[in-house]
Amino acid sequence: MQLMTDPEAKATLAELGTRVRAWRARRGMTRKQLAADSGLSERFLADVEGGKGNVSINSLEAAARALNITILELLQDAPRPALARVQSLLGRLDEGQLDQAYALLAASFGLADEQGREKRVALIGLRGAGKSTLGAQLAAGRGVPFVELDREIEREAGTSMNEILLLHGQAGLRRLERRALLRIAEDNAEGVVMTTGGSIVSERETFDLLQSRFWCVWLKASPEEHMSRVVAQGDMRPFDSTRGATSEALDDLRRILASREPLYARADAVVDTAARSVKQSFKDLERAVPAPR
Ligand SMILES: Nc1ncnc2c1ncn2[C@@H]1O[C@H](COP(=O)(O)OP(=O)(O)OP(=O)(O)O)[C@@H](O)[C@H]1O
Ligand SMILES: O=C(O)C1=C[C@@H](O)[C@@H](O)[C@H](O)C1
Ligand SMILES: [Mg+2]
Repeated sequence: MQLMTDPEAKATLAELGTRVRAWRARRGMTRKQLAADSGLSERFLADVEGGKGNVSINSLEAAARALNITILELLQDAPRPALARVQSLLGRLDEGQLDQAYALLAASFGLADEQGREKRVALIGLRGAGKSTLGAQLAAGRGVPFVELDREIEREAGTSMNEILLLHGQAGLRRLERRALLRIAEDNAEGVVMTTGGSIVSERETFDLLQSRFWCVWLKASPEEHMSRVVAQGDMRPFDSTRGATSEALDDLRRILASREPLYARADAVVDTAARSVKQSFKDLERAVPAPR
């Protein structure tokens, strides 16, 4: 087979490149980080993402492993057809029916919410959403502890987030993250407000665990606001830029936001902070969470 002249083969490589790029965006990893974690070169990854790399199974496996997914997840169109069928059915229900369906499914399959979940609030969203700012205020208002998950992970690991990524990669970070969030839920039966790292939603197992123990609120803003708030804090992670708010950095932010939006949208409530003051958003957040009892 003449791989690179066959239009179908080209389309396949382009599709594969798009998937690698989307997974990298979902994880919030730069190409440099993926290269370091997978042992592949940045240049090779750029070719793969551009649909130009005639990638071997072994390299694909290395990339998948560094993204903490299986090679099949990277390749399959609809990894869980049965799930897609249920989702399409649920998609035809209105909001009220969806609440009913949720309760029915949870009761039928013994998946009822962990007791006390509504006392534990987790704030999710991209950098600059206001998780720390509004989270601290909410915790003070409810008289419960305020916890930043990333800081707890660092404390438990005895080192910084950068070091954790360097030493253990994304997969290691996610393991530490699951352990820390279980511990925080256990330690705070009477209530807590917790912030999370922007990429927590990118691994299904972790996000499921988070949602089983915490009432999740997605704090969102416009891409431009996320960018200006992040720039004001002088730290561009995880956006691809060393030079501040370039148009490339904004494109990268948009891509990360777009790839995560359907995941963030699984939260129990959404608070849009776009064009709102901190004071207004705090009121919106208080209204969005279950009243403390
Ligand atoms: N309506 C708003 N709600 C929340 N924060 C706002 C709002 N408008 C402006 N801001 C500003 O945006 C910044 C949000 O930063 P903050 O550190 O709270 O975000 P974060 O979600 O914790 O980000 P990170 O993921 O980097 O920890 C603050 O400087 C805050 O004053
Ligand atoms: O959105 C992200 O991918 C990240 C956000 C930060 O909170 C950090 O957790 C890290 O830089 C990754
Ligand atoms: Mg924060």
